[in-house]
Amino acid sequence: MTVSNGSATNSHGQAIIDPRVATTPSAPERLAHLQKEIESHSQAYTNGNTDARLNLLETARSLVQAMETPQETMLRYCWAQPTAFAGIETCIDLGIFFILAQTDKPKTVAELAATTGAEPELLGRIMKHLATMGVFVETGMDEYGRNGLTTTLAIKRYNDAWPCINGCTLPAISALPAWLKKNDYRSPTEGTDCPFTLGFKTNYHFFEFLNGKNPDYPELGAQFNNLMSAYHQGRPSWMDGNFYPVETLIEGAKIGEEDVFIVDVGGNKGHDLEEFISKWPNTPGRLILQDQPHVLKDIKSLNPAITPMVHDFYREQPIKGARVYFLHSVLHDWNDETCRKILSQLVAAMTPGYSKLLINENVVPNTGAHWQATSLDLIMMVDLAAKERTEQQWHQVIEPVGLKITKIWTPLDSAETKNFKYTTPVLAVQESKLRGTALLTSKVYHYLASPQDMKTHVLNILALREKEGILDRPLIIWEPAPLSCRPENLEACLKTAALVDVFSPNHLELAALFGQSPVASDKSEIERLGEKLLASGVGPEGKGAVVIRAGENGCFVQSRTTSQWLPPFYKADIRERHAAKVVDPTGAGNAFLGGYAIGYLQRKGDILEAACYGSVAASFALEQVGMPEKSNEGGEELWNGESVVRRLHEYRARQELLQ
Ligand SMILES: C[S@@+](CC[C@H](N)C(=O)[O-])C[C@H]1O[C@@H](n2cnc3c(N)ncnc32)[C@H](O)[C@@H]1O
Repeated sequence: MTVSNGSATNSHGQAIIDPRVATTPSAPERLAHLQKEIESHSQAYTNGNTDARLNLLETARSLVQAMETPQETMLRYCWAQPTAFAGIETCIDLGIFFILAQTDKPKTVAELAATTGAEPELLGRIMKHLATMGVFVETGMDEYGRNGLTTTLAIKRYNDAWPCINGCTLPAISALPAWLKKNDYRSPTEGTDCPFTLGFKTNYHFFEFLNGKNPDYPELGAQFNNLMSAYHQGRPSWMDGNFYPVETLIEGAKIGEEDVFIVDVGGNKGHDLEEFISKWPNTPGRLILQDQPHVLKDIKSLNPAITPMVHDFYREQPIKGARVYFLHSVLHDWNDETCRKILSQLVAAMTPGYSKLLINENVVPNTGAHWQATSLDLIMMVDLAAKERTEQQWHQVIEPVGLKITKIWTPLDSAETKNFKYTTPVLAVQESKLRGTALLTSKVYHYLASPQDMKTHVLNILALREKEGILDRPLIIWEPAPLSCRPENLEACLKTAALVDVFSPNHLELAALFGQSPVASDKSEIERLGEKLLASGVGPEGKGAVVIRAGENGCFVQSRTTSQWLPPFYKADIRERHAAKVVDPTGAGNAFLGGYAIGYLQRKGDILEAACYGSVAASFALEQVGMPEKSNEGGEELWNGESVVRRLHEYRARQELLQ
């Protein structure tokens, strides 16, 4: 008999299932590999690598899946999770989270029961289960304290998710198998005939149900709006200027008082426009918020720069020729045909060559999708007969109305769209590993580290080299670990900066270090903060440089003797023409600093020349996902088939001061 994952073939060649499979771990052979990955992601996280947290979580989940037996998995899905959902909602109703969030002191079930009026035994049973699921901390017999989740569940915006999902989604999810069986396993396409209508025994569309057509549950709409807002918390925002070039919209905009800059179509209560105006306060033109009357009526306060306007997006768009029409999480609510109706109204209002349509939605990758995107896709299916879309599906829905997708911008650290993964375990940075290798004689070292770790690295590498008789000082480039860029680390950063030759935060890290909001694409503010760093002394005898990498704005290079902005190779105007060339910013910062190091050595310590090399190296890194392709033609070094030296000449020729 041969056995693989519990599927066996007997001596007659017939397939049989070995029942022992259900009570043995699912994939124990993966244990050693996953353990190593967890260790390296943990180390990277401790060193301040922000990507590492998500990688660590995913690997830890893979470890559970590998080591759990299928029987345990069955119990987790069928018993533990549904009951925890109901238990959490009950504790929300009773106000248990709110009580525990007030104090560090744990409370007994008897105390909580006395305050809430619940039967002590009943409450004790529910809390005992929730503690096993990480919702409370069990501090003794029938005694519980809080953790971060407990406290978060005291916040209305978050705890509204439970009654809301129970009130408009769970019965629809439960009805999915029956609906599909009845409909020959075809995707639902109409919001008025889908698992939602079956599960809730209603003829109303989800949105009608949500907004008043279900008189038994008047708070549902408000809870849904809170859930939407909680969903957006902590997610990367296109307005932060580090993944979408907002300034290119502003630069080309008409600035007359009546001109409209942005129309947020289906913008709900205006949270996106509020965020926009707070991050880009100098935006010219008007900001228009469009939604249904019952939604706008609920708005308690709105920035005066925003004009609310009742508008049904199936009808003619009244605002013509705005710079931007914005749709956020609107199209995923509708089937393709309805999306095209909504889009057609916008196309008719847009001024060709001037108006832009910004669509803020998930793009589900073809492989390696995240569970947040796949589960939302199924929620869209059951509640609205709609979907989360892949890139190909976005093309199919958008292009028939005469629009063209010019580019898809992807934040680097969003769970749904995240497709960056370490393909090998992350190595710990230990100078001792360089002992006896040629790398100990290197002319440059580039580190990503917190100020505390960086200090140790500098002392270690210099001591080790000295011990081996290597006495000349290497160029030491320090990129501060993003998580360590906090005001409480400013002093440590300044001290460590004195030990390195180049201190290179990006503009967001710079702002975070000084406790400012990360909106700064303001060049003068970057210069001011850079000046502060330099003034405190960078490098031995203060002779070092500060190089601030500022994404679309290029970089700001500063030392005691010089200071200058250098644009990126793909500047906004060039990028328009070369839109297809800028594909993925992953690794551009590293490529920049690698290029900087080579330029510094080849150009005898000229930091402006070094930054030119850096800008050109980064431009190649931007052109694809992954590394540029290196080749050789007649002795000339080519990257992505293009001469590196020629591009460097082209770039330098553009900088008048360096010609
Ligand atoms: C999923 S919410 C997205 C809201 C907001 N854009 C966001 O991202 O948070 C969809 C929005 O579309 C609005 N909506 C639905 N039907 C509409 C219609 N016919 N005309 C205008 N807005 C509509 C809803 O009221 C709701 O605010």
